[in-house]
Amino acid sequence: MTGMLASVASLDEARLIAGLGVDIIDLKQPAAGALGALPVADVARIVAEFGEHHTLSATVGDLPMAAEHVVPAVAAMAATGVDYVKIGFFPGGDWAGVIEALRPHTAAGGRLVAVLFGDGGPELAWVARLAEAGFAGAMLDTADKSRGSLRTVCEPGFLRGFVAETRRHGLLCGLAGSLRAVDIAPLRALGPDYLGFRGALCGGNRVGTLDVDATRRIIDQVHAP
Ligand SMILES: O=C[C@H](O)COP(=O)(O)O
Repeated sequence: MTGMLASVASLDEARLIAGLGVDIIDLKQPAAGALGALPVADVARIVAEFGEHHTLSATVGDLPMAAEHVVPAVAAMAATGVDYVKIGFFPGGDWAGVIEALRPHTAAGGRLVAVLFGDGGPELAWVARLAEAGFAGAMLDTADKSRGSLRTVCEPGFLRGFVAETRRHGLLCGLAGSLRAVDIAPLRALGPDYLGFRGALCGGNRVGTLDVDATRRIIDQVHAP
């Protein structure tokens, strides 16, 4: 069954949706970018309140793709006890160096999810490299939120290929990127582990306030038989 990931920007928002049946509560600051990070202290507070009974992920921010930026941010976020740390692989920079520098972290049991950006035209060959380096999952998202949903910026064949490639390498597979209700059925049909949402939970404005009824409607559609 496909699960639902919901991004929240605060402890208050986590409290609002904690009882609704979201599969992954994702901690991020949308106002700070596609994968804007919450302060580590805020994440630690949310983990303390919800970590025992909920699966939590947290982003490390829209960082330059260089080991000296990414590795300390991952270490700090992982130290909060969050289940998954999400790392944006933005176009350009040293992807191979970042992956290599994170190897000790995955070898020590750290669960990392690489977020690739569909609107950046990532090569699917990276999925195998991530799996080989011990990443737990890979996700497709969009960096430019003004360009429409993941289904607008990616060909169906590319999305199918991404899901197949993550499956082939045993990675957790997530799809996100300005997804709306209309995207749920076609993307569910591809068989990802989860679909991720922020904007659709806030009346279309991802930096706005999370709406509980909108969140309920999306959960029901993602989980529909
Ligand atoms: O990880 C999922 C994202 O938070 C999705 O955000 P978005 O729906 O605003 O693109």
